[in-house]
Amino acid sequence: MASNTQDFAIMRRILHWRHSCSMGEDTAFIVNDLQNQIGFENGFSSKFKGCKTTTTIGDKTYVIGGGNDESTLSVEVRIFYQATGNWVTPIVLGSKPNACKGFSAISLNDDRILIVKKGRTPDDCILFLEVDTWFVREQKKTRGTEVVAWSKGVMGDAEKPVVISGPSGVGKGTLISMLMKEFPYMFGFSVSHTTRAPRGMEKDGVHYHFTEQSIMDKEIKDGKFVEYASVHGNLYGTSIEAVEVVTDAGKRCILDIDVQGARSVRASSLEAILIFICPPSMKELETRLRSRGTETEEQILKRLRNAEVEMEQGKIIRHF
Ligand SMILES: Nc1ncnc2c1ncn2[C@@H]1O[C@H](COP(=O)(O)OP(=O)(O)OP(=O)(O)O)[C@@H](O)[C@H]1O
Ligand SMILES: Nc1nc2c(ncn2[C@@H]2O[C@H](COP(=O)(O)O)[C@@H](O)[C@H]2O)c(=O)[nH]1
Repeated sequence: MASNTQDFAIMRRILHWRHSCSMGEDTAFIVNDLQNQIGFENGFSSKFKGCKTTTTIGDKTYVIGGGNDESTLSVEVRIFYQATGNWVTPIVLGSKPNACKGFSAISLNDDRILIVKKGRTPDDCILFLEVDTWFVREQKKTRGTEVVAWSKGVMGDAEKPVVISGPSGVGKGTLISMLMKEFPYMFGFSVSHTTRAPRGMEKDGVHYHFTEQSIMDKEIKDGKFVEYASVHGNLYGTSIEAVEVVTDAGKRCILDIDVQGARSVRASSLEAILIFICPPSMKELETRLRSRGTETEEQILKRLRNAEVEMEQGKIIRHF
């Protein structure tokens, strides 16, 4: 956690962090180690046959590849239930991987399968097939069927996204504006979707994508969001596209999201750095919220009540 007076200095320090979070480094290590020391095709727990891999997690075997062209990675995924002997073709979400000549697969944490393409370069993204992450479990519940999702991790020189979280009015938006102003070529803001009404100066597509509940519900169901949460009575969410727009521009993505959203990001394959901003005191938080003058009295009181809970959640060190 960071106090508000330290935040900007901390964010400046982030600029000098490279490969500092454990997950990306571990994954890069695994890939390098297996490729360099054990050998590409036979070092993994999966069985490799032509361009088809089989990876068993619990009582399910995930068969990846094996499309029409046996020499390239095809995006086909099938699941074999060992208990019943049945085959299922799951709904496959996320950006499909490009074809490549050869690949291997290994189970990570029993919730995703790491795909290692033959001939990858150090700056290539890591490719995962998520099979039991929070996102996939939510999708399975919503759709009532098997779901898997392709997602990208980072390794090499890729930059991890930064999540800025904290109670409403603490100054997250102010800090992010300062950061973007000082380092415009380095950071890009992930423009969230929300069902709340725009404030006076807010522009659609810049501050938020302002949308309607029914449209957003459908897009969530279609798997278009990395995370979403009901916050202070409105729905907010980060679309996969919002993050990709920033990373495709070669910038480090900054997300301004609430604590529930931060928790979802922590559980996802988005290998983000999570920062929680604390107010100097609850009284100062109230002063800032009131001084902004954008909420009604009722909304201010609701945000302050929620702030008490968020401050407690922010203390959970494994999230931030
Ligand atoms: N360090 C600070 N000291 C005093 N006032 C501040 C500070 N940082 C921000 N403020 C003021 O506090 C108010 C709330 O800031 P801001 O809108 O950035 O908060 P926020 O955390 O993004 O809120 P929300 O989550 O509701 O979007 C603004 O009026 C801003 O000018
Ligand atoms: N889980 C998410 N929370 C989000 C997202 N975008 C913004 N937020 C959070 O909502 C509250 C309120 O924001 P406001 O603009 O209405 O004051 C604040 O805590 C934001 O961090 C999102 O995409 N997902």
